Amino acid sequence: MSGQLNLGPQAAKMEGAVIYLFGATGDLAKRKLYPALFSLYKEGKLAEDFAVVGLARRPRTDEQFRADVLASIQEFCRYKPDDEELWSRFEKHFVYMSLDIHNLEGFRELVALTQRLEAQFEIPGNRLFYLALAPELFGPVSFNLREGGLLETAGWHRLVIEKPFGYDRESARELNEQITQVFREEEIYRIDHYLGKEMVQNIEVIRFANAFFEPLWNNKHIANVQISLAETVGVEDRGGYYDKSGALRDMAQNHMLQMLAMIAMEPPSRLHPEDIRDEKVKVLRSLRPFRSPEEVYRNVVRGQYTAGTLKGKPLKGYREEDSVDPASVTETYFAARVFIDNFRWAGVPFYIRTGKRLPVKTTEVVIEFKNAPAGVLFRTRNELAPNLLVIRVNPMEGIYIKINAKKPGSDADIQPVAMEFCQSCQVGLNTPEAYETLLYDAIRGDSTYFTRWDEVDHAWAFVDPIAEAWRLPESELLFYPAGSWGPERAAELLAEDGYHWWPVNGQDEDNVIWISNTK
Ligand SMILES: NC(=O)C1=CN([C@@H]2O[C@H](COP(=O)(O)OP(=O)(O)OC[C@H]3O[C@@H](n4cnc5c(N)ncnc54)[C@H](OP(=O)(O)O)[C@@H]3O)[C@@H](O)[C@H]2O)C=CC1
Ligand SMILES: O=C1O[C@H](COP(=O)(O)O)[C@@H](O)[C@H](O)[C@H]1O
Repeated sequence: MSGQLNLGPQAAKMEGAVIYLFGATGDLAKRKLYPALFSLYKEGKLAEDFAVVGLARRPRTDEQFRADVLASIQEFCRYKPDDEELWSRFEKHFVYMSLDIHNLEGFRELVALTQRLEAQFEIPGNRLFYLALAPELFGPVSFNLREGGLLETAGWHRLVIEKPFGYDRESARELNEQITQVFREEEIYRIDHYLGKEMVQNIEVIRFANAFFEPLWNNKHIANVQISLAETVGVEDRGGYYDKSGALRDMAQNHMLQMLAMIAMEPPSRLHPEDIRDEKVKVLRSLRPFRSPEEVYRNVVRGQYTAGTLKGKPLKGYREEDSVDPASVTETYFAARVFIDNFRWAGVPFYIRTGKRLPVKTTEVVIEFKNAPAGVLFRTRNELAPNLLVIRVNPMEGIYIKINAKKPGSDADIQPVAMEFCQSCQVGLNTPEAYETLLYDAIRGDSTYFTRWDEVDHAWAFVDPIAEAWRLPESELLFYPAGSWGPERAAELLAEDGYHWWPVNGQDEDNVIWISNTK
């Protein structure tokens, strides 16, 4: 069943496996991975033939570990563990082993534990290694998995790794070189959790299952594309990591470019993982590179938040955040004008932006269509707004299209009308979490929504010149107050081309009539 679009219940059931969770005491495991496993179990997607081995250095008994897992599910899972019988069946699958990943002997002990679990839960030798660890540990873990004998098994083995995949192209290549000494590319599942989001996966369906979008999906009909990943949060307790990363590496190199690739790719000939990923990598390869620092300064905006207010609450500036250098020049805001040099997209600007401490939490894609010809028919008497297709990814999920229609009762006055399918209003905010979908896919061996090495490599090739230009003394860091929409320069980028950022988060101009399953 590998390679099918994840369309829900008809998807394949997974084979039993031992899931090794390296970083079992960490933040990601607690907030995302245990809740994802419980949701899969509750929905019957995980049967009884699985075991989870939590691995980290600090000591824990199995009982303590299960209590930690329960606490995490109570706090973060969309299902509550209130069915005692279900919970007691579920928790039996969890065991903990204290292991420093540099200790090879510990990996040999893990083989013995694995054999016991495989016999107990009738697991046919399949092994999934999930590395919720700092990236510098990916190589050493891979080597010790091999040296310790964990890969000598009759079933499959897969490696799931977290971002960031490297700091630049060179370090990403070194990292890849290390893990591919042990695992084949098809055994490596590189997580980009945006690809697990319901509406990001829906982009393919919207584009390729509707006859009226695809014929318009090109530079003849589309004026520009806008991708916004806005966050209200600051760096929270991740200042140490973020200050070395910044918005470019944390969000743009991965999530933003992946979304852009999904919007821009050619229709794959089949819905197989490699066909889809082949098309995405062609887009990444066609991104017009910034060839000089001046090109970067003309097309890219680099911002950092200062103290401000959000919903009346005072907020500190980035440089005052915990574990952040008080003189930091790390960007918390990134915007760019990007071109894809292929026949379909020649001349169409893609405007992408992301930032922390913006006024709303939202991820949206706006496709702005070219306007009706000027000077004829209705444009002689009316200001016609361009048609829009808006894909709302997160946290509200849905799509809407904006068209022009006659104002009822008038001669030919025209008003914009937005027609919305609000998916969240239909099914609530209870769609599967991205991690749930991706864990399920990894266990089933469906790599469609994981990033292949060549995608990562090309994304770094695009990002590296930006980071290099920003290291030069003439590079300007712009400041914006927390709670604002970022530096003014981001609006100018679009204004230079005669466009503006469309309002996101369902906020819109007053004159728009909404037809929606909410409003
Ligand atoms: N947290 C998040 O929201 C996100 C995280 N990520 C990525 O996921 C990965 C994990 O992040 P996160 O959970 O936040 O990190 P944490 O710092 O919270 O957790 C790190 C984990 O690694 C374990 N660990 C550290 N060193 C060793 C070692 N030598 N041997 C064995 N275990 C070790 C720690 O346990 P112990 O100290 O007990 O050994 C802990 O369980 C990172 O790559 C991060 O970039 C990606 C996206 C989002
Ligand atoms: O990968 C990351 O994503 C989150 C935003 O994810 P979302 O699903 O909440 O939109 C971001 O806050 C974090 O800095 C970054 O590492």
